Amino acid sequence: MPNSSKDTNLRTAAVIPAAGRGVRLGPGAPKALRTLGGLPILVHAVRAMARARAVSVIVVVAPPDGAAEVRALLDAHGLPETTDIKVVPGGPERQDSVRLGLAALPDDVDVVLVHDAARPLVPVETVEAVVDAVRGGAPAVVPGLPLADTVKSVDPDTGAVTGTPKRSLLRAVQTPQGFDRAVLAKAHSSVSGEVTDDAGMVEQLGVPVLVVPGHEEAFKVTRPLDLVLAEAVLARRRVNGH
Ligand SMILES: Nc1ccn([C@@H]2O[C@H](COP(=O)(O)OP(=O)(O)OP(=O)(O)O)[C@@H](O)[C@H]2O)c(=O)n1
Ligand SMILES: C[C@](O)(CO)[C@H](O)COP(=O)(O)O
Repeated sequence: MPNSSKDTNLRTAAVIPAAGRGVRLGPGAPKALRTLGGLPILVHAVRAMARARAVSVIVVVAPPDGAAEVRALLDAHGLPETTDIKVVPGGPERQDSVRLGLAALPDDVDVVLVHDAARPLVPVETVEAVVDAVRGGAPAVVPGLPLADTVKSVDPDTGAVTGTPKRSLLRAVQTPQGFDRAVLAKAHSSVSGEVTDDAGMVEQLGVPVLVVPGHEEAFKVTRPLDLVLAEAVLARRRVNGH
C-alpha cells in the first residue's frame, strides 16, 4: 500500500501493458523482460511512472503465463514503496491487456495513465505534463511530437500513393496517455475494432483529446535499432549524472 509522502488524494494510477511478445524486436524473451542497461525494460518503465509525484498505484499487465515471474522480478528490483504495484495477466492484443489492467484498478482512482512498457525512457517531465493536463480538466491527453518524415497514405494492395496529409497537422503520439477514468472505461467497454492506441478509442466516443509536447526519449522500443538507441540514451544520462 502507498505509505508515504505521495499525495494519495490525487488518486492517479498508471496501467503498464507489458504482455506483448516483441516480435519486431526479434527472437528472445517477451520484450518487456529483455535487458536494457542491465535491467529489464519493464523495470525502467515502472520506475519512470513511479517517479511522477502523482502516481500512487501501478498495474503491470504481464504476459498471460508470466504474472508470477513478473511479480518476482519487480520484487527483486527494489521498486519504491511509495507506490502500490499490482501485477495481472494480459490478453492477446494490447487493448485486451489494457482492459484487464483497468479492471484491476482500485475503486478510488479517478485519473489513469496508460503507458507502454516498451517506452522505458520517458522522462518524468512528460509524465507529469500529461497528468497535469488531465487533472486540469482535459478528459484525454496524449504526448506527441511533430514528424520528421513526410507521410503518405497508400493502397495496401497496389502500393499506389493515395494521398499526402499536410505534415504540419500531424503528430506522432507516445505514451503515457492520460484519461479521466470514467471516459477510458467507457471507451474500453463500448469501442471495438482496429485501434492502435487508447486515445483512438476515446476519439470514437466523440470525446476531445488534447496533445501536449512529447519527448524524443519517450520513443518505443520496437525494432533492434531502437534498443541500440535506448542503450545510447542511458549511457548519455549516466555521463550527465541522471
Ligand atoms: N497482447 C499485448 C500486446 C502488446 N502489449 C503491450 O503493448 C505495448 C506496445 O506494444 P508493442 O510495442 O507493439 O509490443 P509488442 O506487441 O510486444 O510488439 P510486436 O508487435 O513487435 O510483437 C508493449 O509494452 C506491449 O508489451 C500488451 O500488453 N499485450
Ligand atoms: C500506443 C502507441 O504506443 C502510441 O504510439 C502505439 O500505437 C502502440 O502501437 P503498437 O503497434 O502496439 O506498438
